[in-house]
Amino acid sequence: MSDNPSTPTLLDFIQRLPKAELHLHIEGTLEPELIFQLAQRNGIALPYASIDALRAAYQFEDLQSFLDLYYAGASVLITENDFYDMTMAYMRRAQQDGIVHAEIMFDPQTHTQRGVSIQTVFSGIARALREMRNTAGISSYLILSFLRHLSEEEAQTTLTAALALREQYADLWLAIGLDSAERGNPPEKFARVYARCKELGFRLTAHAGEEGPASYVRDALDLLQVERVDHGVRSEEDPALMQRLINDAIPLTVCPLSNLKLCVVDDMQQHNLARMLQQGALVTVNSDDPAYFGGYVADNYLACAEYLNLGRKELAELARNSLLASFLPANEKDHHLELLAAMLDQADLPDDMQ
Ligand code: HPA
Ligand SMILES: [Zn+2]
Repeated sequence: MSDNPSTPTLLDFIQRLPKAELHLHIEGTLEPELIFQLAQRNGIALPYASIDALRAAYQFEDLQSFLDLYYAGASVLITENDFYDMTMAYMRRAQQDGIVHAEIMFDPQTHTQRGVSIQTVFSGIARALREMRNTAGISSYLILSFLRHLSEEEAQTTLTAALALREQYADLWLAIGLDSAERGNPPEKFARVYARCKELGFRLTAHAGEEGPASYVRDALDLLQVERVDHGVRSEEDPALMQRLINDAIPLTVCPLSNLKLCVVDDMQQHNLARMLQQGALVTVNSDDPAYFGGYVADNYLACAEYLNLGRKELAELARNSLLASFLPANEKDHHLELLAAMLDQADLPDDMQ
């Protein structure tokens, strides 16, 4: 990418677009350097000789081959400070990319299963998010995500434990998600958990249609009552479903570099993001697990520009979609949308903005 002389300018334009990141697993932001640092701090032996050796292992053939390394990487997180350091590193990086608001998924079960308390997890992540809100003006929400390869009962137990902390983290924790191995773990497995969460007033999202079929997207909408779908790229396989997503303006939080790394698409040119955008779907661009997939949010926008021929107009539309698809209240959305419009007014717009 650095061979292209226009890249710095386009990257600068992308980074200056006020935008939200809506699909980001905080455990997926642990860079190999930080994994090694935390392992050393906590006296944990890693099965890799060096940072480079760990990074070299990031060659995935599907979602499960990634998840195995992702859970192993997360095992270095022990103390409140570890969760704080990880979250601060991500937020500083997001600031560089022009993120004005982040909706961040975290997987408590990944940690409670190892004996780390749910309070430690919440506390470290929240301390960093509040600090960045106060010092950098970047807002954020937390999406507590259940691991779908575990049982419904384990999700219910996790929810009950988290609810004891709800008041303490009411400024951040307002949504529920569902992640991990999709195939064989359909939405219906968590219908009762989601019904309970809806009753409790949480905003709802779930991964669907990443590796799983389009029917999982439909079931996430009908059985889980989600407002937003994480990934959802396989929705196109069912034209009636696609039309419903467009008509009802249901956001898809798409992660192009993730899809490439996990072989959901064979190459970037074949990604359906641009096609869905042109059809009128409310698609957004996000980084998923940036430390593992080779790029943060601006890298994902840049890949779309480069391989899907998106111009500045479309990139701005994606940024606008990210604000519209966020769980922010209307007045805060409007504020960011006005700043986006002002930035576009001032930008030295090339022909493709006409
Ligand atoms: O891309 C993903 N899909 C499912 N589960 C995940 N957990 C972290 N990243 C992912
Ligand atoms: Zn994800």
